[in-house]
This record gives sequence, C-alpha cells and structure tokens, in this order.
Amino acid sequence: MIETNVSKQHESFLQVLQSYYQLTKPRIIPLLLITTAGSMWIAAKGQVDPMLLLVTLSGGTLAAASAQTINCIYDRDIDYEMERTRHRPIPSGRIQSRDALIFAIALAVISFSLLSVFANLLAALLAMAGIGFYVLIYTHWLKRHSTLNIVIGGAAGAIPTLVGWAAVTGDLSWTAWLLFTIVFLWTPPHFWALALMIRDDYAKVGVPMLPVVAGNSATVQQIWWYTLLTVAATFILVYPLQQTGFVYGAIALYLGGVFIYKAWQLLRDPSDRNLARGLFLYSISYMMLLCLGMVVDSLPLTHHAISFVVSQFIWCES
Ligand code: HEM
Ligand SMILES: CC(C)=CCC/C(C)=C/CC/C(C)=C/COP(=O)(O)OP(=O)(O)O
Repeated sequence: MIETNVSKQHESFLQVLQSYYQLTKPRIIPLLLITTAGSMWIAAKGQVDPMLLLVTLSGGTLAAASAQTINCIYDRDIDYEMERTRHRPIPSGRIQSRDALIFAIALAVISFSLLSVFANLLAALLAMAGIGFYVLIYTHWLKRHSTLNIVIGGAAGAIPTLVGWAAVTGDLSWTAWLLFTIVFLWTPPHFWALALMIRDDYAKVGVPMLPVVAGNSATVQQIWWYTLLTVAATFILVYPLQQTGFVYGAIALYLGGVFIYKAWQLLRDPSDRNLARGLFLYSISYMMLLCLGMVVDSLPLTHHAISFVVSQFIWCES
C-alpha cells in the first residue's frame, strides 16, 4: 500500500515536471541554439571556448524557455480554442498561470545571471531584449492585430544570433547584424508555409495570419520573395564580408537552390498542402545545415584541409 502511494507520488511528480517542460515549447529551442552556435563560431574564427559555449547555450535556452512560457500564459485563451494547442499545460488545466509566471521569471533571472556573470552584460541584455520583444511586440501587440505579426515579430527569433556574437566579442559587428538578418528573412517562409496548412485554426480564433487575411496566392508570393532575399543574404557572408569561405559558400549554394526550388513549386500551386508542408520542414533543415556549414567552414581543420588540397593541385600542375 505504502509502496503504491510512493510510486503514485513519483508518477505525478514526473507529470508535473513534464508539464513545465512542455510549457517551454522545447522542440523549437534546439534550432535557436544552432543559430547561436553558428554565430559564435564565425565570431571566434573557429575556436570557441567550450565553457563560453556551454554558458551561452544554457543562458539562451533559459531565456527562450522563459519567453515561450510567458507566451503560453498570454495566449491561453486562443490556445484553448485551437485543436493544435488545446493540450498545452495551461489551457488543459495542468498548470496555473500564476505558477507558470513564477517559473518564467525564475528562468529569466537565472538566464540573466548566468550570461552576465560568465559571458558578458551585452549578451545578457540581448537575451532579455529577446524575451521582451517576443512577449510585448510579437505576442501582445502584433500577433492578434496585424498581418505583419510574423515579419516584425520574427526579429525576436533572430536575436539569439546577436546573443552568440556578443558572448564571444562583447560587441555587435556588421556580420552579427547580417546573421540576424538571415534568420529574420527566413522566418516568414518558415512560418507562412506552416500557416498555409493550419490557417483554419488561426481563422477560428481571429488571429490575422497572412493566409487567413490575404489568401494562399498572396502568401506564397510573399514566401517566394522572402526566400529569394534569405538565400541572397546568405552569400553576403562570403562576399563582400569575407567572413566565410568556399565550404560555406558551396553549402549555402546547394541548400539555397533547394529552398528556392521548393518555394517556386509552391508558387505554382499555392493550394497544395503537401508542398507547403515540404517547404516548412525543409526550412528547418535549411537553417540547421546552413549554421552547421558556418561552423565547419570556420574550423582550422577545414582551412588546413583546403590548403592541402590546393597545394597538391598546384604541385600537380607544375
Ligand atoms: C515569430 C517567429 C516564428 C513563429 C511565429 C513560428 C511559429 C512556429 C509554429 C507555430 C510552429 C509549430 C509548432 C507546434 O506545432 O507547436 C513552429 C515550429 C518550429 N519552429 Fe518556428 N516560428 C518562428 C520562428 C522560429 C525561429 C526563429 C526558429 C529557430 C531558429 C524556429 C524553429 C522552429 C522549429 C525547429 C519548429 C519545429 C518544431 C517541431 O519539431 O515540432 N521558429 N514554428
Ligand atoms: C533571445 C530570445 C529569448 C529569443 C526568443 C525567441 C523565441 C522564443 C522565438 C520563438 C518564435 C516562435 C517559435 C514563435 C511561435 O509562435 P506562436 O507563439 O505564435 O506559436 P503558436 O501558434 O504555436 O502559439
């Protein structure tokens, strides 16, 4: 009997932990961290201090988790109405808003302390700005009131690139702002491709996402232009900024080509949900592999390998 009670308590404790975990929308965080890491590697020219990496990614995780938790509190009414979000911890009644708020504040305080003590103040302030922007500008101001919600609100999701850069260098250069711009421009194709599939959900709760207000054709046209701009922006790292080399350039070219092809297919058939789904899924792989490309390109080993291949080539020629 005692044993059964203990195991029941254990089970319910795990369920509570799991609910808090779900509150942070954890599936999105790894990609935010990958963009932070890509930025750190370029900033550190391939030689990132492992402790700084650990601190920055931990601080970034806590900040993003805090932002998502506050978003879950604010949006609990519409989340309850939408099938996709109905089972989140607050609308389903597993966590009270007050407890979620305490949790979010604790996460933000730990994030700020960690980043300001072990990275630097600029990185810590940028992470807090990310929370502020996502909660106030996107969630409160734009999400329910403007079709530009994703375009302007997307800036929040691009801030982790600035956090990563600032953690390494203590300031923000043109390259940092370019990395921010790449994620900023990528966000509309990423989200609108998904929104084409779930527009009925957003329409039901009156959230003016572009496909709901302007329709599929206008949305895919916007997706097309933002995809072209995103891919074009990725090459500025190679030229004129010269922050990345041949390896990144080749990866960006291949990935960008596929991204443009998928956006073009959707442009030709705006109501095909499979194409929209394919573009949404690809947008995630695209950003992940592009940032990995930045990391690989910046590694000293890659530079040695390229120098070796080039020297062999010159040797053979002569
Ligand atoms: C304002 C900007 C953004 C909006 C509105 C948005 C919206 C969404 C939504 C609604 C989903 C589906 C999640 C679900 O079904 O619960 C999603 C998935 C995802 N988003 Fe975004 N997103 C944005 C920016 C970003 C950024 C900046 C990143 C990372 C760099 C990102 C990474 C992801 C990933 C990895 C998934 C897939 C999660 C899974 O596996 O289910 N998103 N996004
Ligand atoms: C540095 C820092 C802390 C940055 C914060 C970045 C951040 C949390 C970006 C998340 C973007 C995102 C996935 C929005 C989901 O939209 P939604 O909430 O409207 O989606 P929903 O319809 O699923 O609720």
